[in-house]
Amino acid sequence: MSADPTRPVLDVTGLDVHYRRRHGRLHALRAATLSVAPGETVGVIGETGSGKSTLARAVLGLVRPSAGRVVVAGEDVTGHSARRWRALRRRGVLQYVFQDPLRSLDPDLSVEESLVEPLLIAGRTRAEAAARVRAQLARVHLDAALLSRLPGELSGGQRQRVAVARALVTDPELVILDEPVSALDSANRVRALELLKHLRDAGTALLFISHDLGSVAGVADRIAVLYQGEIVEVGPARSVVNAPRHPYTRLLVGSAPTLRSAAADRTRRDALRDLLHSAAHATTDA
Ligand SMILES: Nc1ncnc2c1ncn2[C@@H]1O[C@H](COP(=O)(O)OP(=O)(O)OP(=O)(O)O)[C@@H](O)[C@H]1O
Repeated sequence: MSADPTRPVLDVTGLDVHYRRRHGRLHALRAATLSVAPGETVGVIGETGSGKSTLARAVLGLVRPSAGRVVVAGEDVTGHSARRWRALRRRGVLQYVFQDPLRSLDPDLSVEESLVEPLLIAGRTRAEAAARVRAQLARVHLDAALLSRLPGELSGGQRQRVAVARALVTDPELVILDEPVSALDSANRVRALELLKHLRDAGTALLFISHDLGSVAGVADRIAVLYQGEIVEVGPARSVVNAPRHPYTRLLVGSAPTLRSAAADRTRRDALRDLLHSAAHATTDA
């Protein structure tokens, strides 16, 4: 697939998401603006409840934004019907991997069937699809002996690889990964991160969502920081880690001691927390 190198593969502008709740509405995403260039890896970090999954779901058309625009590979997908989304997915432009690979894999399909399916949906013949799957295995370091297994017969790390392989088999321009490493033990996490680097090097644009700055910092070209539904900082990964501007980013960096040798001490962290607390009170919706 030949992407226009000057056009963002994902362009999100002023995206707002509200959830209806029993008592009022929750403003879960506030005027989020973010773009991903072809081949670029953008990390989105934020603590639990900050709106990371909401952003991914809004981009994928799984929740309807109340304002803003999402453009995928030049196509304005905001407000697309389920039918138009299916057509977009069929073109294989974007794929996604969710937190729990068991949820993104059909438990009744073998690994091979899971990998072949997106290709059949994209219009390949069964023979073409089977050949393509075999060729793709090495790319994600999967052993061909696993092809006949069901997801329940794989380890967590192997399942994660299958989920990633499935997302990649159609050569998408963009892959959205929501906490792809959170369920893994540390050895498998390292392998999964290597895999992401490998993908990035192969030219796939990635939107990599995680609560773990450490995981994101090693893979992302740029990092966006979500705090209470708002993107409070976006910048090159190196600047965000070495010279964080927003107090929340400073708190995150200070809480990830492996990132910097001089981690913020407890007093500084407490001071940042106080600052954030007062900022949050100043911006809370009426
Ligand atoms: N379907 C929903 N209905 C109502 N509120 C929701 C819904 N989904 C999420 N929320 C709320 O919206 C806010 C953002 O949730 P979201 O799942 O996007 O956060 P997150 O950053 O992905 O968190 P985590 O890291 O825990 O997955 C949270 O306060 C959450 O409780």
